[in-house]
Amino acid sequence: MAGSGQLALRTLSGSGWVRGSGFQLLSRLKYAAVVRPGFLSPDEEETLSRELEPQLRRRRYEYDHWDAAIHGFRETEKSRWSEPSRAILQRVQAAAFGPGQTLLSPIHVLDLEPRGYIKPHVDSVKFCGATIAGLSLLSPSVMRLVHTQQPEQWLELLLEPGSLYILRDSARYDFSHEILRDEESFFGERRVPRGRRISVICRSVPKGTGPGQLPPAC
Ligand SMILES: O=C(O)CCC(=O)C(=O)O
Ligand SMILES: [Fe+2]
Ligand SMILES: [Mn+2]
Repeated sequence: MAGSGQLALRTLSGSGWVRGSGFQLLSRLKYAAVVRPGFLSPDEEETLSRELEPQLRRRRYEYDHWDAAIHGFRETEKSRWSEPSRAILQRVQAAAFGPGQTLLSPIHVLDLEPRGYIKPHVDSVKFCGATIAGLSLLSPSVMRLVHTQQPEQWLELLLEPGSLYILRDSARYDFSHEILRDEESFFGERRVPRGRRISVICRSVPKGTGPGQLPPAC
C-alpha cells in the first residue's frame, strides 16, 4: 500500500511533512490533515513532559489485549493543568478548533513505550466531534491515515516531537489513523526510529451534545 508511486510533498499550506497516495488526495485533505512541526518551543515541550511524568509513572504499561487498538501504552485523563500548560492548550484550541467547538474535558494523555503502537481505528463518533488535535512529545513517529472504503487512498504524517497534528472532517471520519510500530516506522525512505512517545490529544465534543451531558473523553 505505502510501497510504490507515492508522492512526498510539503503540504501547500507550508506546514509539516505529509505524504500521500496522490496529489489530488493531498490537496483535498490539505486543511483536514495538518501537521505543524515546532508548534511547541523546547521549553514548552519540557513543561508538558515534566508535568505529565509523575501522573503517568504511577501507571503500568498495558499490552496485548486481543481487541485493543493500542498496544504498549499507559494513559490518563487530565483536567487540572498548570498555568503554563493551560496557555499551551489555549494555543492548541485557537490553532485547531473553531469558535463554535467545545473541547472534551478532561484531556486525553497517552504514553506509548518504544515498542508501543496504535492499530488503525476511527475515533468513536458517539464520543468525539469533528476535530482531533494532538501534541507529540519525546519521540518522532509516523501516523498513517487510510480511507476506510478505498484503502488505496492513504496519507502519512511525520510527527516530530513538539509538533501539532490536526485531523478534522473527512480526515477524521473517512480515514482510519494509526501510529506505526518501530519495525514499520518509515516516512518514505526515511527511517523514523521510535522511542517513548507521549501525546496530548484534544477533541471536540460531538455536535448536539447539550451542556450537562458531556460524554467521557474517548
Ligand atoms: O497518540 C495519538 O496521537 C493518537 C491517539 C489515538 O488515536 C486515540 O487515542 O484514539
Ligand atoms: Fe484515535
Ligand atoms: Mn482513545
